[in-house]
Amino acid sequence: MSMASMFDAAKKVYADLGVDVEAAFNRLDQIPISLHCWQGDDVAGFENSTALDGGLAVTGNYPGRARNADELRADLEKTLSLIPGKKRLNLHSIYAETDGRPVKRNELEPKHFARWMDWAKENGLGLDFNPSYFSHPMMKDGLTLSSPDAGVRKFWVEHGIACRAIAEAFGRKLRSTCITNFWVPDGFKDTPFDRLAPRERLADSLDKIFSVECNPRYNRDAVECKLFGIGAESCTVGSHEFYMGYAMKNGKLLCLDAGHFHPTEVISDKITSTLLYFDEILLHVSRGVRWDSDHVVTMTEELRAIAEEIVRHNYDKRVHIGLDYFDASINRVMAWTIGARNMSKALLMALTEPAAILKKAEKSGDKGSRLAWMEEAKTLPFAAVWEEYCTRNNVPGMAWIDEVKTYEKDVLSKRS
Ligand SMILES: C[C@H](O)[C@H](O)[C@@H](O)C(=O)CO
Ligand SMILES: [Mn+2]
Repeated sequence: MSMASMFDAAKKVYADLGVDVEAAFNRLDQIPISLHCWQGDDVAGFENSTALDGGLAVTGNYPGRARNADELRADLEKTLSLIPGKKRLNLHSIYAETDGRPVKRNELEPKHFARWMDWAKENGLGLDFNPSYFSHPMMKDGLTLSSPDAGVRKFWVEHGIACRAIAEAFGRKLRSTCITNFWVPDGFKDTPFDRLAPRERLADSLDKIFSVECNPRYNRDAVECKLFGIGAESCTVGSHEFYMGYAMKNGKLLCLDAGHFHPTEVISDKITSTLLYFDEILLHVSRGVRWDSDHVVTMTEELRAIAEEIVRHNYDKRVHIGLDYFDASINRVMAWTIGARNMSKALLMALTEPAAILKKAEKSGDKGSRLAWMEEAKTLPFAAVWEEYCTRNNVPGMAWIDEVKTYEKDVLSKRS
């Protein structure tokens, strides 16, 4: 049977369950997924300064890591050509291009991202942004914005201000609102006596950063909490409660990273709760294995649940979807592509669930039928629907794997 007739047959199966596959395609076309630039080079960036820290760890040494911005962009172009639907690119400040001349992080300017902006425009992408509060000698004793040293705090406050100006330039140039995410790894290896003072200092530093006006049409800020990091096992200054309160009080987006909570706690269950009170949130879709290990996103129950929450409650515009994982033990273009295609696939699965049947069963109290339909939905002929979506987006179906292997042979394997 040809792919086209498999799709026609599948479409009919879905239609009989009240699912309009064409409407699902149209809706998915409008939901952007922000691809994180840091999967391509193991969160190294182009500063050539210190080793990765801030509690982050990238393991593996698969050949082919991008060593400069041109290689990273080439790898991104390959990756983007394998992912259907609307995409954005999420940059960290350490990916500035300063032509070999070191520029201090608190002195970064939009001009240091001019090539990224031009490239994004050429490729029809919106840009998102992140100040980088790690891998830098001005992180003292594991602290940046919450440091007791006023000079350290000043440097990092200036970095935050510089980054928001860059983000605003992204939004203006690309006519697409940039979401700037603040993740601050500050924390303590062992139990501090005083947990309050560093939190007061972090809040004060953030207030200083956000006191500089920024046009919300071009940039909106998010803040990301974390349970713990390597070397900060006993207390993270920017905890969930800290940022929940800070974001609520100050009109910021809350960023929920799938790896930043207790291992049995899921962010899918936090989406409706937070959106009762926030206008918008940002997600960092990741996969923790036993800890915040940032494994490549696979088709887990949690990924499906995240997508279902977005789709069932029409949060398409209120939830910004970002990816956050980094695996250096496999081909990095593959890692990027597997995770991003899975995010897109999970959204399409959610968009094609037999929602009317499930709603009716729940409303009538027929919990057995609700569970039965949820389980039946897992084995509907989805593969044909996904393949069709890829075809319509000029993206390969399963053939993408061979394409990456060819790219590895022709390009990645030639990098030393
Ligand atoms: C590199 C990113 O900013 C980082 O992954 C952050 O978002 C995070 O999740 C840290 O654990
Ligand atoms: Mn994250």
